[in-house]
Amino acid sequence: MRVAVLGAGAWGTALAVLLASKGVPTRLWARRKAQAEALKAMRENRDYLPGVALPAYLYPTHDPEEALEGAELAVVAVPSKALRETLAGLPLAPWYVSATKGLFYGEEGVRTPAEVVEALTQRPVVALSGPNHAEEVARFLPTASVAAGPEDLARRVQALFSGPTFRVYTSRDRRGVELGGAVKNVLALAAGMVDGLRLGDNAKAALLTRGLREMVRFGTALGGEEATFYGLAGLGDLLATAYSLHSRNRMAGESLVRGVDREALEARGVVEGLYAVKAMVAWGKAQGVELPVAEAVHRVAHEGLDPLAALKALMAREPKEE
Ligand SMILES: NC(=O)C1=CN([C@@H]2O[C@H](COP(=O)(O)OP(=O)(O)OC[C@H]3O[C@@H](n4cnc5c(N)ncnc54)[C@H](O)[C@@H]3O)[C@@H](O)[C@H]2O)C=CC1
Ligand SMILES: O=C(CO)COP(=O)(O)O
Repeated sequence: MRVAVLGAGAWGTALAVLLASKGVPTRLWARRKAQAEALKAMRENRDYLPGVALPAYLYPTHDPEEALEGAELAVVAVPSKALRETLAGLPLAPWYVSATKGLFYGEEGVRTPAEVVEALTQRPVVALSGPNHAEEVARFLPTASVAAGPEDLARRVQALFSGPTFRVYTSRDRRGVELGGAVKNVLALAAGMVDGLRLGDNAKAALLTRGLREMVRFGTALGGEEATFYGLAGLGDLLATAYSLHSRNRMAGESLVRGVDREALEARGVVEGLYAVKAMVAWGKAQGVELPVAEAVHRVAHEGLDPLAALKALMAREPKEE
């Protein structure tokens, strides 16, 4: 059985390393030819995942036909903003695993990455999400993740990715799993702002706890199951990201309050929360649902509001019962 991994950033590379280290022949598709050649020559992804050796079963390629030839499934690990464009340019696989964490909002309402992959390919899709920093997964530090989707395929994903350091649970709540993964990025931006302003541990815990409630409110309104948000793909990933030294979202929040300009925020890698927060806030406005933490992040990240003013506004909200 052969697997194609689409996207040679940090996460695509880490997942390809995980599979190839288990002896699964894995083709890692890179968008840029020069990147595929560098991976082949150095057997390392120096730009996105430095210090991790690529196992022998991992074959990098820039050629779409070669990447997907004979693949039983394709793992999609490109940034959400590149999802449509990437899939439009590639041959189809029999089925897909979506490892992208993001959120879309348009005429059809809120859409998750797996839903977009499904609509574009008309093939079955399993979402894989959890507290999984690429830097740690690729170094075989232990973690767990959730494979959510059609039961038979979710079990296939469980068997395919599980190993001594990567424990995979299955779930039928794909929407909930993906909404958790998208919202935690928005909350990690907020956590980074609290870190950058040096507001302390109490402030961060209070913000994240209220943020988790917001994740549950938003996610259940969109059809996710409440228990999913208290699981690995919700709370689990929120903890991993909001307290992490690796997280690009948390670091972007910290950089924003230090005045780093918007362009430079994604220098270390994609910051999905900057896009997901737009979808969340647009949905909240259209539905008349209050999402105070997401709205505050949106004001700071996209409307130029001073972070302390955003915090004051959060603290001055009408008193209420927990
Ligand atoms: N890095 C991590 O630890 C994890 C990341 N994810 C998710 O995986 C997705 C990808 O993230 P990373 O691999 O970390 O990103 P990254 O920033 O490390 O790499 C992005 C990759 O996408 C490519 N890319 C950028 N713009 C593109 C475009 N317009 N068209 C095609 N390709 C483009 C880049 O060349 C690069 O290979 C995101 O949705 C992220 O939230 C999920 C779990 C863990
Ligand atoms: O999703 C992730 C860990 O589970 C990666 O988080 P960042 O994108 O913030 O680095």
